[in-house]
Amino acid sequence: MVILHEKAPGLMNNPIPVYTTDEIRAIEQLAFSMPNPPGLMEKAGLAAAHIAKDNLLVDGRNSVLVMAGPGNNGGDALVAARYLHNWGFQVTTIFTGVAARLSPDAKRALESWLAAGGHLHDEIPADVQWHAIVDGLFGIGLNLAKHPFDEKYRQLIETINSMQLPVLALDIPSGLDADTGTAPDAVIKATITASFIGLKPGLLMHDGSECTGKIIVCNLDLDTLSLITPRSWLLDHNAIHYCLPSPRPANSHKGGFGSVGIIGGASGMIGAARLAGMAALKLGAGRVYLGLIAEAPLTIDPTQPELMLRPVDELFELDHLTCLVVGPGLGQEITASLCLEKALHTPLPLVLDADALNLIAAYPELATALRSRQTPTIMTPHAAEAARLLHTDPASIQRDRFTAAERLAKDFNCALVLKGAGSLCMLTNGHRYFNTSGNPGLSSAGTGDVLSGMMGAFLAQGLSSEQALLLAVYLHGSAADALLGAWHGPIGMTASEIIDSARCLLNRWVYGDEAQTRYAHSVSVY
Ligand SMILES: NC(=O)C1=CN([C@@H]2O[C@H](COP(=O)(O)OP(=O)(O)OC[C@H]3O[C@@H](n4cnc5c(N)ncnc54)[C@H](O)[C@@H]3O)[C@@H](O)[C@H]2O)[C@@H](O)CC1
Ligand SMILES: [K+]
Repeated sequence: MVILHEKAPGLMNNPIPVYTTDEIRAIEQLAFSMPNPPGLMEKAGLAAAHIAKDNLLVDGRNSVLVMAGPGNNGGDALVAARYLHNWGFQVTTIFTGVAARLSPDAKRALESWLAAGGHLHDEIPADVQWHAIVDGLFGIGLNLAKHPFDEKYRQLIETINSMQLPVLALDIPSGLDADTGTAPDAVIKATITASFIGLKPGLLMHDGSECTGKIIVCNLDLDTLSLITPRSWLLDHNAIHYCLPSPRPANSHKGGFGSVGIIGGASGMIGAARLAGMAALKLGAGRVYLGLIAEAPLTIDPTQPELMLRPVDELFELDHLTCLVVGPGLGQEITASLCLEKALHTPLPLVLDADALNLIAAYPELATALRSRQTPTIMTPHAAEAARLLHTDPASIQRDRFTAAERLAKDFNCALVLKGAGSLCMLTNGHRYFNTSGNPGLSSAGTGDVLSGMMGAFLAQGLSSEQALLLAVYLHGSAADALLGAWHGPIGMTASEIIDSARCLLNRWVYGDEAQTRYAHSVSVY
């Protein structure tokens, strides 16, 4: 969950930016070169002290353990310690750095702490109890690739976690990589993370989703949007406003909402194509055709007769399709790759999922056809599919999801979602969106087919490929969250339920409370 600090100007109702470590450093340099440079460390420490006081040190809880590390994250912690001490809290401060090696700001913070009557400990005292912990060990300067944690830090972090106290992490939970969200070694499990200046990618994906707790953005009174142009954004309700389809005109017909063609459903995998088809139908496509690869396929779907079932060759003869979704249950037989090749050569917008991605990874000529497409394509790989496309292994993709998504978009000339905890959407203009919705209920068979069908529905209704991608990803996760909220998951959540939940949410988002009244005929005789 992400919460804005109350001082964030101009961000409410607008997409919230996310900054890489390099971008945060650039903002910091620009701030320092201002005529009256703001005291960022002082502001960060004060904001953190307020957050601790208002959220963790309540109802008579008055003692806090502050962990101050060797860099500026430690400096923030020392400032927070001073404010909390001055406000009357009992503060025990552990400092793991070397005073002589601190930056000027952090040195000032340390001297001010000592001048305020504070003490520094080398280790956590054994016989003292606290109500809360402030984690200022490491922030965005942590470099685990170069220096793995030594035993001292590993043990400190494990001790803090084992104390089972509420933890406020400063900037980022110590042990987490700010850019990749990986935590290869010990990592603080925070209750709240106060993210300074802006959100970092690592808080929103991979291991980050497990260890940040509630995130509070403290912008330190900087109007970051005026300093640099962000390329990354949070995919939340603010971001999808401009993606929603318009309310339907009263005088409408099915031709106005497009026709989706779904190519897949090889023998034994017809269910995948059906799920994609039902998602396309129930998220608003005017017509949905399933082009089934299976020999002697069904001619009608008795439980969803609105779906129009065709042998796959006949699908390509239809002249009124608005878009194609290729992949759900496609398989990797020769017919599948011939159909994919045909689809890649059509001028229709495409969604490529599952085996369509595996075939592209396996056959260079398909990859070449994809790269040279002139109309938009969306890909929906998970880590294993992304690894095949980039000829690497899934662990490497997970280690740096950001770079993997960027490479896929560039290499294949596509917009895409790299699925997983904190799905990452990459647009062809280089902008990235970090999804905030979804839960482990989505880790079940068929949910990917539903996602690609939803994208087809939105393309058919005239959304751009970027809008269709972002809306589908956020809505898909939100639908799962709504099911979880009603105890229909995460255990046992099914893909079909996600479709119905998504339909309900989409109508609420588009119409608010006025869907029923909007189309009611109101006639009276005077
Ligand atoms: N950039 C900014 O604009 C601001 C930064 N601030 C704080 O400063 C932090 C960044 O400060 P720093 O760049 O000093 O970085 P950190 O304080 O995150 O860490 C750097 C220190 O950790 C050590 N270190 C790195 N990897 C290690 C490892 N694996 N094992 C042991 N030691 C390791 C380094 O030698 C260095 O001493 C931010 O996260 C934030 O908390 C705030 O004061 C507000 C403003
Ligand atoms: K920290």
